Amino acid sequence: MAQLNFGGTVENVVTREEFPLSKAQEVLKNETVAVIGYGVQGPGQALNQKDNGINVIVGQRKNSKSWDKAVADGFVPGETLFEIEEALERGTIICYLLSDAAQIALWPTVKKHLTPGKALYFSHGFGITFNEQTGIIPPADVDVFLVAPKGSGTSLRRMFLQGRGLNSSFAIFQDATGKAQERVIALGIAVGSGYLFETNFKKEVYSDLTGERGTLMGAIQGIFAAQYEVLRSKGHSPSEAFNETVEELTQSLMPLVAENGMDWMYANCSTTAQRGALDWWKKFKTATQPVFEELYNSVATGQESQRSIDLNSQDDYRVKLEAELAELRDSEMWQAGKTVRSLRPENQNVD
Ligand SMILES: NC(=O)C1=CN([C@@H]2O[C@H](COP(=O)(O)OP(=O)(O)OC[C@H]3O[C@@H](n4cnc5c(N)ncnc54)[C@H](O)[C@@H]3O)[C@@H](O)[C@H]2O)C=CC1
Ligand SMILES: CC(=O)[C@](C)(O)C(=O)O
Ligand SMILES: [Mg+2]
Ligand SMILES: [Mg+2]
Repeated sequence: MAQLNFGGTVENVVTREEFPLSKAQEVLKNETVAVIGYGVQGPGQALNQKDNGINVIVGQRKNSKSWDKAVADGFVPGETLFEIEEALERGTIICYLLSDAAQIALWPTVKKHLTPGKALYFSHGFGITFNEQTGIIPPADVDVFLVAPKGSGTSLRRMFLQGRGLNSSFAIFQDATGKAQERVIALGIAVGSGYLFETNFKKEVYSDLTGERGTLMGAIQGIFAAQYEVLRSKGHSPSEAFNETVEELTQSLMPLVAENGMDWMYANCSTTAQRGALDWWKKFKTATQPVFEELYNSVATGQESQRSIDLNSQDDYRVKLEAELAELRDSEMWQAGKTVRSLRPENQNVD
């Protein structure tokens, strides 16, 4: 493993140079990788592995949209696509990619098929870390590890097709065969990771739940909504408020941050903007830090996982979820965004 310096701290990292695809194929050549669940991560990971020459099968409930999607994606019923139990039976490595709440209900079935020497693979530390809530306690004679792509399964697939790679973390919870390390890294490369950084199950789930509730998804929407509402209340038009809150960020400024960091983005803006941003960022930090403390605490005490299990296990959770998503979609800000997106030249049919 390469040792790399991340801002002063040296960490273990696996690169594709050090662990090329050919090595992953060699490690996995006698394995059948069974991807259980074909929602968001399932397709990304299964298709990337398929294209990477890994012996991968999919386990999914028949008569479901996801089953039809797997067929449309090229998985063949009876050959590479099976009912969940049959895939569990056939797989030597079980990639458990049902939603975290659904993993609880299916666990007794999965456990039955975890015969000695098999491996149980997750893309989240959730089920194992919060095992008092999930009941997921694997037998001692199987390997248990995770590869957690740091982004949507949709991006994992798209970036793979573009010849890029989403980075993932990896962790080993249990090494029963002595081969857990090479198995998990081979899988990480096979699913299309750009590189892999080391963590453990608990750290993966604590940071992931914090990140998605925080800056990646929850906090960002909150900050957008707050600024948009202030601009609107002061008489700015929806298009102006949306452009100054969201569009400029996603289209112009964040790509610069992604490319070369925050200071470089600042350096490419006016001195007026730089002065203001440098004056104000610490105030925003001070204002939000207590909320992030509260959030991390809610994750660490198991409140967030319990809430997610409780709400996502209800029969009508999809209906309720759709109503909450529609509330966002139908808000003035995101409706204004719809029009703004339609006006991007690349979205217009003009010569
Ligand atoms: N969505 C993403 O891009 C990411 C997900 N993860 C992790 O990957 C894992 C899978 O997540 P997603 O792909 O988002 O899952 P998902 O919510 O898309 O669901 C996956 C599959 O579970 C099936 N399913 C749901 N309930 C079921 C049940 N009771 N019995 C049988 N099948 C059932 C659905 O048909 C679907 O095909 C989770 O551990 C998640 O935390 C990690 C990184 C990103
Ligand atoms: C995409 C991702 O990594 C998330 C936000 O953590 C998730 O979908 O759970
Ligand atoms: Mg994540
Ligand atoms: Mg997550």
